[in-house]
Amino acid sequence: MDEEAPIAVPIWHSSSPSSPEISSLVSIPHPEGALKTPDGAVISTSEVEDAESLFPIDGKRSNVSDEGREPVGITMITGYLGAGKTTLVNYILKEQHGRRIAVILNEFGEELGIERAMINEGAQGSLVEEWVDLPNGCVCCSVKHSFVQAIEQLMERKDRFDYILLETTGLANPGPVASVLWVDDQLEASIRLDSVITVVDARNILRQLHEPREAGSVTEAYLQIAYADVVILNKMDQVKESSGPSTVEQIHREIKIINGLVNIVHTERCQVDLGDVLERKAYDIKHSAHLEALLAKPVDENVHDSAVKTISFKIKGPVDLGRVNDWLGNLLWEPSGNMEIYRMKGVLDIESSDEMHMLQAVRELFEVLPTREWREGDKRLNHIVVIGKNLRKDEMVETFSRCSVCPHQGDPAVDK
Ligand SMILES: Nc1nc2c(ncn2[C@@H]2O[C@H](COP(=O)(O)OP(=O)(O)OP(=O)(O)O)[C@@H](O)[C@H]2O)c(=O)[nH]1
Repeated sequence: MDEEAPIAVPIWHSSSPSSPEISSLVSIPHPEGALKTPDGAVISTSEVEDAESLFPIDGKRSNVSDEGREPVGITMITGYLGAGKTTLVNYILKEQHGRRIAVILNEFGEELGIERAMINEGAQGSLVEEWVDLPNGCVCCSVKHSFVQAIEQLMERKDRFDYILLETTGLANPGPVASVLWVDDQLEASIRLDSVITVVDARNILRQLHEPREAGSVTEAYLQIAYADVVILNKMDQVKESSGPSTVEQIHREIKIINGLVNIVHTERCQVDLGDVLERKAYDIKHSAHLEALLAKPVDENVHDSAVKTISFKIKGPVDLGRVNDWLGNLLWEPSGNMEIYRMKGVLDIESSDEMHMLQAVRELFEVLPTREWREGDKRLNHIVVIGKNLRKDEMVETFSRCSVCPHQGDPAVDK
């Protein structure tokens, strides 16, 4: 990958007419809390200035400060080559969503002309083209710094849009980019990661998942599903024609084994309900109902041959917050053996707190924050879902149990 040669990445603004949706955007104050980094530093919301030096992310992140304005939501669109990412972007831009949307495309040089033409064609004349220069390469590996710069440049014109779509190249691993964007949210910068949307080609996904791979490695298809909040199962017309319901069931099953928390939406030509892709608030700590609904779904763990999968466990009894933080640090920064954790979500019963706590982790970053008061009738327990590779559930349950303040209640997996 050539990091030197610059390419121009088009940014598009869709100027849709105003609608009540714009004025109904709600400003959500950042809750008190902290974000932990792999070097053990804890960043509170008051330490924004120091944050840049704390993050060991390739290509320094930059703090895109904002003058008290609500952070702009960013939906990250990923997916295998040809799955339908551009089709989805075009569809969103054309719909009457009532938002002005800026689009960042990250593609390799020779494909750029094609991307431009396609977007122009579908935009009904409401798009304005602007350019941000990025070094040639994929945002997930070589140009993260430039990617953040592109966001900064974009934010200089933030009065011209309300929302950002980031379409990543078909080869991208969404994890590193998602963590950069998520961190910005935690620092009350001017953007917040809303959700990761993965477009999947229904006709080809099983073959992509079963492609031979080097021992111990995982393909992009797995990673893109593992990090997704929503999977758009696109090209359903082609599946209906060629295979039938059992194929669709198998696709669902395989996606859910990889990512037991993901919502799957069926589409033809990516014609989604916009609520499925915009303003999902998948990383919003105050959006606890959404998380609780996700956690209520059973996870299929009866599979042993999937390199990437989801596991889930529940443990009763309050746990000590400090010990939980240490547990997370050990798990994410020094995982034992060949374990790799991509995403974690959960609710926690923290000792001496009347509030349910929510756990979120993206790669090596995590946060545990209060979300709402426990209510009468709630099952107070710790429920954790982990998405990753070579996961060792028994070990996780055993080590988490040591966070319990009451050893008998925290016995391993009272309720798995
Ligand atoms: N039959 C069918 N074709 C589709 C559907 N959605 C998209 N396509 C076509 O699939 C092709 C690839 O779609 P794109 O939107 O360019 O896919 P992409 O993921 O952006 O592709 P890359 O940028 O190359 O990774 C185009 O020819 C689309 O018209 C669908 O639901 N059904």
